[in-house]
Amino acid sequence: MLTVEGLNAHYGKSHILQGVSLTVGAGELVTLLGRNGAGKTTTLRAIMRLLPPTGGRVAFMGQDLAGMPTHAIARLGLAMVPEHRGIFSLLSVRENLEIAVDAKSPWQIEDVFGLFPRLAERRRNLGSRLSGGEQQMLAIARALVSGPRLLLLDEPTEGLAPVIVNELVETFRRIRDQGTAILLVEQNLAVCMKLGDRHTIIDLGRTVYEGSAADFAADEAVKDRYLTLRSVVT
Ligand SMILES: Nc1ncnc2c1ncn2[C@@H]1O[C@H](COP(=O)(O)OP(=O)(O)OP(=O)(O)O)[C@@H](O)[C@H]1O
Repeated sequence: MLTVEGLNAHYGKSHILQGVSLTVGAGELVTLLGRNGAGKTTTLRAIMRLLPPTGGRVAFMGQDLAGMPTHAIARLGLAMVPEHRGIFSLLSVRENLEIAVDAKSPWQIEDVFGLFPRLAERRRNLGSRLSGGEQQMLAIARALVSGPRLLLLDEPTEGLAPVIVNELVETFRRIRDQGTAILLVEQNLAVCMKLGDRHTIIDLGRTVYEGSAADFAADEAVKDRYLTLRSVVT
């Protein structure tokens, strides 16, 4: 459903993405891995055209996204949950969902309350009164009620307690199993390995690995090469 080929993107004169390629099939959960600064967030921003690409091709549901504004891409069924969650702090949990819900979405407000019981309990709380984990859940819930076919998640477990991370892992599995595909940017390798149907690694703005869950699990060399900390020589 999503095909990215040879994606290039710049911040000013800095050539950040220099050939990112990846695919996500219907109902798949694909991870996007790489060291800090490899270009993972930039890849998501370029797919959504929040940062218009300077080369390559992005197609979604067979449609080339070149030249399309971000809101039109969202209407095709792509929803991004950014790292800095962007929920409305002066609205309640329920109000945050009400302004995002699409009547045609398979995920309505009561459905996401079923998915995230913590949010159901706090439905009248203001966004500003939620913990980090609850804010992340609300951001994901808000994306779901907009009715996406594919969710782009940017480091959703970063900084969260292990018990919350485990809850999110279960939730991502349920979202995928109910038919919404996920492209997951994630630094937590254990989370990736529990969830990914396939894995993609980028390094210095280029795709350097794509493989199935089984191939990736067996390949220690690729994990050492691209995912461990690079030593800095001074
Ligand atoms: N707004 C910006 N202006 C200029 N350079 C930027 C901007 N945002 C990111 N960069 C640079 O682009 C490169 C890729 O950043 P990006 O955030 O995509 O990496 P990442 O793989 O998501 O890493 P992290 O895990 O640290 O978020 C980095 O060198 C970063 O410094």
